[in-house]
Amino acid sequence: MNTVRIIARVRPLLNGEINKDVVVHAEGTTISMPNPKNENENFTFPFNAVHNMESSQTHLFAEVSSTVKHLFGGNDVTIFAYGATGSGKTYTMRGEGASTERGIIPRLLAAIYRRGTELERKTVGKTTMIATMSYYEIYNDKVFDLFVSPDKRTLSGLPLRDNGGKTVVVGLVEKEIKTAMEFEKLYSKANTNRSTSATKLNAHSSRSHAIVCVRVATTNCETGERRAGTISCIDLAGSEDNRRTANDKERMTESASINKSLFVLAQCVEAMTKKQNRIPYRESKMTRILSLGQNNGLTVMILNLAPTKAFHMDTLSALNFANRAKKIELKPADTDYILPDRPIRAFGTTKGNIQPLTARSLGEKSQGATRAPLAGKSLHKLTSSGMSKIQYEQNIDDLVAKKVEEILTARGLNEPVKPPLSDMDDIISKRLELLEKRVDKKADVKTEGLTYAIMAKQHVVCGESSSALKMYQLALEYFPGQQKLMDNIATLRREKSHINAKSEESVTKRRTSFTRQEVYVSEQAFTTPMRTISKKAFKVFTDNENSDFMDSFEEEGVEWEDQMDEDYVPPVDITQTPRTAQLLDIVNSEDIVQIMKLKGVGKKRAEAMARHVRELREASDEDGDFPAIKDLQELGMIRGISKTMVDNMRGGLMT
Ligand SMILES: Nc1ncnc2c1ncn2[C@@H]1O[C@H](COP(=O)(O)OP(=O)(O)OP(=O)(O)O)[C@@H](O)[C@H]1O
Repeated sequence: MNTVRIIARVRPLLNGEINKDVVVHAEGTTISMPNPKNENENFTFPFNAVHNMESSQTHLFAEVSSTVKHLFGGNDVTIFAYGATGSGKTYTMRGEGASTERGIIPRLLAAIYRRGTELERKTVGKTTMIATMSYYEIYNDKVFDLFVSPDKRTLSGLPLRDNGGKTVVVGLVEKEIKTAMEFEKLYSKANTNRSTSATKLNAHSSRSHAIVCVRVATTNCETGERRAGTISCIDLAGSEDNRRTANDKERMTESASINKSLFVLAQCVEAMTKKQNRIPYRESKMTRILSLGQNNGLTVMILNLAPTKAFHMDTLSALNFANRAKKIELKPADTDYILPDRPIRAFGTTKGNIQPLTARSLGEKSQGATRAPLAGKSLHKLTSSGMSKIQYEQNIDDLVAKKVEEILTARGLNEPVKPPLSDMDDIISKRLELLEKRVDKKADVKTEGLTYAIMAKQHVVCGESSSALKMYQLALEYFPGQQKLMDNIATLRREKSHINAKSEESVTKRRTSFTRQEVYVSEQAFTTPMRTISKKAFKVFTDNENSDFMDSFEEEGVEWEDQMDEDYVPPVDITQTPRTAQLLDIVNSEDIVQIMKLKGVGKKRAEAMARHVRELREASDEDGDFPAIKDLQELGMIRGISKTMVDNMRGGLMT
């Protein structure tokens, strides 16, 4: 039976941390730590391997290097780093500057190229290898391509799709990489696009889950044998207690999203270990992508641990999570792959007073520890700027508790544990599950098709006609023979040949001639789950002449959320460049700090603009985040903002 292989790693002390505060100890293949509430009681957690503070990047890599063989056998590998913020996940996966400090990901890539070259040499050039790479992050539950710089991203992120049981991200850039050196360059450039910020616990905290996927395909031109496997390396964002991180509003939202996805992950692990029929994968993008226990292949989890008292509760929570995760049974993987049973070298330290936990007490502690951040008790008395400590704590507790409640309510997980099912109940429940899946699948298919159509329109709005064409073609697969889709494809094809004759730039200009509202609505339509798209939004976005386009979707069985507002008139067209759109987005954000970053804008002017936007929103009955200021002219009409200032603000932005 395959299980998730878990390797625990304790990071060394950092500047400002002292030996006396160390509470996490590594010995042989176990981690031990005192109970935070009763220091005389010690918890121990056995794992497949344990690396103590002295363990180098080279030694850690030796634990996972053999996965490359598995990959070349045409199998999938998932390696993910889990742990509290500041526990060393990014250091472990990516590493730092010097070559001795390179992490698992660059080392794996070097090993892949070595093996590829070796294979070529051994087969006298008859076997060739092609490696392609994609790299993306999940930030606030949205997927962004890290090969695309933040200013060129689609705000709504990329959609996910189920493909033969695997979750794939639609529209990701995939780059072929010919050498390990080429990989390093691409990888470090893409890393600059990752969302990181300083929090109190980590100066360079990763605020997103980052996923590197490398697909390795080998072909033997003599025998015709082909093999392809994908290795996914995931640096999860760290779980954190906002009361300790003293996060600001933006960090708190990120954090709630990180905590939510990690909470869902914990729920998935719990459901899997209890062998429940329903695993809540779909509750977050990260869990859908990670699909723990669903992939055929190997899964290795690196459990990163910070050694000191300051992380005590987070560490216990991570240990309990890992302790559950190791019980997950995976689908069978390639049998010729054997992982080392022991760590490559013992890095343990000795610490007395170790009492093994009973299964029962561990279960109880696990639950308590996993939910500790939600319990609402402050462990560390920190205040945040602008809010009283109590308010601050209450806010984040409410936010997280609300999210958790939503998940629990949605999935009915907060119901009391049911008694074991009888055989008959079991059959009925399986049939219900099957039925539900079928219904879901049907809805999903339409949803997916419609997503492509909407993405296509969005690409049109952004002037990306080739991508638009591709998306319309994908949509057509879901709605074969759909006249409107076919017309759009024909138009774009004609345009494409036109582009070849004229310059790309002129076409881009022409295609960006859409209203801000259209751009906004297309974003909204795209981010909203398809079954709840408002008819009005869709109508605006597809423009008035296209109502037949909408009707045709209705014929396909798509249901609209609300009644269409026939009187709705979209605002007049304006030509908007990306720079103008960026400026308006900043002003419409009402975020004074961001507005003050605009050229020539001081605090007073920033406040005036934010106030104006707020007042406009209050006066209208539109959604809260509807773009209040729709063009430069409107911006120039705000009191105290001259036309020259508008030009300056706009001119100071990077395109
Ligand atoms: N094994 C190690 N050896 C030396 N330094 C380490 C090690 N692990 C972590 N560090 C250092 O600890 C700090 C925090 O590590 P890192 O940024 O990797 O944490 P993280 O878990 O990725 O945090 P977050 O979730 O906030 O992104 C960094 O300064 C890093 O250099």
